[in-house]
Amino acid sequence: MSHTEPSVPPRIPARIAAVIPAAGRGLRLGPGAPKALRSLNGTPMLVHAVRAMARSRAVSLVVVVAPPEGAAEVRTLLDGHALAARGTTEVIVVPGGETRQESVRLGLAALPGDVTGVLVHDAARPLVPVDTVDAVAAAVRDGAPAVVPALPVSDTVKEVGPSADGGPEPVVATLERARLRAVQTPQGFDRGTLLEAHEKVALEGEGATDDAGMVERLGVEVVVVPGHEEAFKVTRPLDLVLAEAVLARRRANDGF
Ligand SMILES: Nc1ccn([C@@H]2O[C@H](COP(=O)(O)OP(=O)(O)OP(=O)(O)O)[C@@H](O)[C@H]2O)c(=O)n1
Ligand SMILES: C[C@](O)(CO)[C@H](O)COP(=O)(O)O
Repeated sequence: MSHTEPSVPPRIPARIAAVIPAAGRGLRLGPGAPKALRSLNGTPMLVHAVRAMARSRAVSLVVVVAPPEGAAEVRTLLDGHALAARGTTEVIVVPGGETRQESVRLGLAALPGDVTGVLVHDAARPLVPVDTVDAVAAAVRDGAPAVVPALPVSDTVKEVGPSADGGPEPVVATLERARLRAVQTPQGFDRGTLLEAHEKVALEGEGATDDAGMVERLGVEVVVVPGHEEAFKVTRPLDLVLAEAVLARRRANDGF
């Protein structure tokens, strides 16, 4: 009788793509071009963000979600810059939507069938270090359905209620700071989990402020890896000053 080995299913390597929502207007930054297209030390913020993803060996595809009327302009802009030192990262550009949630959904729709893991990364966090990207990707590869990089908060955070008659808002509660985390991007997901969240979770108004929050609503566990202070979000004018200072420090220390 011939002996046959027990069949072991072939291990399918995870293919991880990054989706970069970059379709916001940047209203809190003040008047000017859409935020992702504004310069940091002469290079558009979006280019910094794409490079930050492409620097990770785990990421082989980047989907950029451009302002709805600006996809062709963004394609031209990206074609004019060196994006990946290794030259192996494919970059796709698609038009975005009215809210961040809608833009991410449109980015997910552009993913090819063989992608198994997704990192969602704000164009507005252009300086995230590669170690943070790698840590999130590694947790996804190790089987976590949802991963967020996060930092402890330094301020005391209070919940407030509505003001009576337009007066000052009353404090309702002081949250226990030791248990709070400020969450950054890239947030990493098993593709099926993130798609399910975007199919099932509908939020009114501005939509979900992050993708992990939508996955939480499915009842799926989200785990935390250490974030990084340089992964801060460029939101207000002072953040531009800080971002340029970080770039100047990197150039002095590392030459890039
Ligand atoms: N309709 C939208 C709104 C936001 N974003 C993206 O989501 C990320 C985080 O959003 P935020 O920092 O709030 O950017 P803006 O919406 O541009 O800023 P603001 O709220 O100040 O207008 C950004 O990379 C932004 O481009 C998006 O792709 N589509
Ligand atoms: C996704 C995010 O960066 C996590 O902190 C954040 O929630 C985005 O918020 P925004 O108001 O769209 O900038």
